[in-house]
Amino acid sequence: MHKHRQRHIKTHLNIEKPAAKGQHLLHYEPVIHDMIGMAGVTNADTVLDLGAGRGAITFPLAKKAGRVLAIENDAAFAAALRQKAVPGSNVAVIERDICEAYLPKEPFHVVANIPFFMTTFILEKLLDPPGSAFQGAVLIVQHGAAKGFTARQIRSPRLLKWRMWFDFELVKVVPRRHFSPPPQVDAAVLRIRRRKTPWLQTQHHHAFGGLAEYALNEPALPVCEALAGIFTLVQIRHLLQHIRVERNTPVCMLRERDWAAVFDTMREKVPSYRWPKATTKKRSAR
Ligand SMILES: C[S@@+](CC[C@H](N)C(=O)[O-])C[C@H]1O[C@@H](n2cnc3c(N)ncnc32)[C@H](O)[C@@H]1O
Repeated sequence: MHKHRQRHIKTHLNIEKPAAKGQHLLHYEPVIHDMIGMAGVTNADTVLDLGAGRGAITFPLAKKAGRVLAIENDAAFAAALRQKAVPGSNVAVIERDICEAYLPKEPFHVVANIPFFMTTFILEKLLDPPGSAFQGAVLIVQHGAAKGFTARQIRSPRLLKWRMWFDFELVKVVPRRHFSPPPQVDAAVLRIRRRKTPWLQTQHHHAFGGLAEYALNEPALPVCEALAGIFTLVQIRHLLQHIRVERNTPVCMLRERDWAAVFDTMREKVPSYRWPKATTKKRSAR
């Protein structure tokens, strides 16, 4: 191939190659305004923009919120943010890795187009433990991830824990063409709201984590088998009658309210030394 043509293709590929550090900048303003509207923030609220980029969300958000903390670890983007955030404005630019950023102690919200590869890490940071000051989020995540978080079947112990305290809603798909450069898959707006009435009290989150890990070890297992190591056969029969679930139903089909009943039954009928212990460690972002 001609050298010039080779060089041209290389340059072109560089422009189009998948963005480093998940840098898919959102350039479709209606989505940004929808997200801010959905978050329902007021001038009394502190809001985090995690992975603020050049501020596509940060600055429209600052018009509604009391204070915006824009967290970004790319030095060039952080410099651009600082330039736009005039002194005295309600935007604080924090040039730091999200992994190392401290979350506010006072109630806060999140509105962000997060780096996709950090989605689980970020959710864990925000939602676990459930008693933190986090109030709710409107996030752009991969469409596939949003479908998983909102699925009828709950196959992951981590997701089950989150859903006992927070509601997840896939609000709408965001086509990849709305980003620059476009990601390889479509994205979606995911809304997370703290439940007014959680299915469990916050103090039980660790003990519930043990139950979730144990019972969802094989998500397709019939519920009577998945719970067999914790309860007696008679206890399981009563429990399933109470929650009106057939014994052969896959355990991943239990709903949040069923899990609350399973946990309450465990607390009432099973001595605590026999409760399954949680093993999950906090995951690292990479
Ligand atoms: C999907 S882009 C969103 C940018 C901007 N919010 C927008 O919508 O245009 C994700 C941003 O997260 C930043 N980022 C990636 N990893 C990060 C990390 N570990 N800590 C802080 N920011 C990070 C990237 O530099 C990028 O600006």
